[in-house]
Amino acid sequence: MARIGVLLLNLGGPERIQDVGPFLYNLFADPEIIRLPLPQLQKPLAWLISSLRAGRSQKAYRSIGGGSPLRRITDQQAKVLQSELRQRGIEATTYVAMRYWHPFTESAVGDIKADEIDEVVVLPLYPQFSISTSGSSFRLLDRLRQDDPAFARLPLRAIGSWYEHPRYLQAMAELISSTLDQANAPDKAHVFFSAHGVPKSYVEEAGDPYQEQIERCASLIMDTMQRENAYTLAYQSRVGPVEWLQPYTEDALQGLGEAGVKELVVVPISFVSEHIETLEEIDIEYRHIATEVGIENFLRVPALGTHPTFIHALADLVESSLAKEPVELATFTQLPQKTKLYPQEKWEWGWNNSSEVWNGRLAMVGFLAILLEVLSGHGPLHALGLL
Ligand SMILES: C=CC1=C(C)c2cc3[nH]c(cc4nc(cc5[nH]c(cc1n2)c(C)c5CCC(=O)O)C(CCC(=O)O)=C4C)c(C)c3C=C
Ligand SMILES: [Fe+2]
Ligand SMILES: [Fe+2]
Repeated sequence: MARIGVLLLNLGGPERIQDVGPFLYNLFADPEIIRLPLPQLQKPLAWLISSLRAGRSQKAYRSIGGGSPLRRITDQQAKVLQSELRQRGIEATTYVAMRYWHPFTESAVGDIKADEIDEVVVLPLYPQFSISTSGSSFRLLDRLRQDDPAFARLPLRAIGSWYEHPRYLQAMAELISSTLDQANAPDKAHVFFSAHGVPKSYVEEAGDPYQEQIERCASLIMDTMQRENAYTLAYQSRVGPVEWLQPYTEDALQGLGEAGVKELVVVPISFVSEHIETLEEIDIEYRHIATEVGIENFLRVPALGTHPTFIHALADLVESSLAKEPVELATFTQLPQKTKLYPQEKWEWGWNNSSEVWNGRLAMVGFLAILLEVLSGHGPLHALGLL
C-alpha cells in the first residue's frame, strides 16, 4: 500500500516573546509579503522593519499570554485529521509545514523523505487562496522540488482552495448559529465577517483571487446557515502605508455603530485557528472600538480548531484529491495578471506592477527615511501605525 503524506501548510507564529523579532524577519524577507525591485534590498529592509515592529508585536503577543497558539492548534488538527483518515482506511501521515516559524516547511519535507513517503497531498490550512499565504508556501515548495530531485520525483497533489466545501460551510454555519443564539435578540444580531486583508494591488494587479473567494465564502456561509440576519464583510490587520482591501474593519464597525446596531457576532473568516488576529486584534482592539461606537453586545465566533465537521471536510479533501491525478503546484501559482506597466521577470507575484513603480521610486528615499526614524524615534511610520 502506498504511504501517503499529507502536508498541512500554515503560516506559523512565534511561540515565545524572543521569537517575535526573528519571526517578523522571516515574514518580511518573503517577496510575497513585500516585493522590492532590487532583491538585494529585501533582507536589509526585512531586518529593519522587523526590528522596528518587534516592540509593538511583542506587546500584542504578551497580551495573549506571551506567544502564538498556532503551532499547538495546528499540531492538534494534524493529529485528529490523521486518525480520521486512518479510520477511513487511508494509511496517511500528516506533517505540519509552517512558512515563517517552526516547524519550517523545509523540515517537514525532510521528515517526508526520511519516512519514505510515496505520495504527497498538499493541503493549505487557508480556506481561500491568496498569493501572500497558500501562494507563498506553494512557491517555496516548488523551489524545494526544483532543488531536490528526490522530492521532485514524489507524485504531488496540491489543493488550491476549499472555501466552497459543504462540510467546511456547515461547520462555520454551526459555530455562527450557536454564537447567534447567545445574543439577546438572535434574529436581530448583525453578523460581521472580518477577513484578513491584503494590499489592493494583489487583487487588482497581480490577479489574486482572494477577495472574490472571501466574498463568495461569506455569502455561501450565510446561505448554509439559513437565517435572515443582516451581514457585513470587512478586512482587518492592515500593515504599512499602501491601500488594502476595503472596507477596513474599524471603519465598518464605526458605520454599524452609527446605524444603531447594538449586537454584533464577529466571524473570523480567513483562518481556521485562533491566532494573534483573533485573540488580540478582534477580542481586544475591535471590541474596544465597537464599544466606543455604541455596540453593546460584541460576541465572537470561535475559530474552527478541531471542530469534528471541519476535520471531516479536511479528510474529504484529502480523500478526493487521492482519487484524482496528481496536481502540480504551478496550477495555482500562475495567476492571470490584470495590468502590466513594466516588463516583468518570470515570477510576477507580490507587490508588483504599480507597486514596483512605487517601490522603485521610494525604496532609496524610504530606506533613508526609515534610518532617520530609527535614529530619531519619531516620524511618518510611527504616525501611520507601522512601527
Ligand atoms: C489568511 C490569512 C492571512 C493573510 C491573507 C495574511 C496576509 C498578510 N499578513 C501580513 C503581515 C503580518 N502577518 C502577521 C501574522 C499572521 N498573519 C496571519 C494570516 C494571514 N496573513 C497569521 C495566521 C499570522 C500569525 C498569527 C500568530 O498567531 O502568530 C504578522 C505578525 C503579527 C503582527 O505583527 O501583526 C504580520 C506583520 C501581510 C503584510 C500580509 C499580506 C501581504
Ligand atoms: Fe498576516
Ligand atoms: Fe495585526
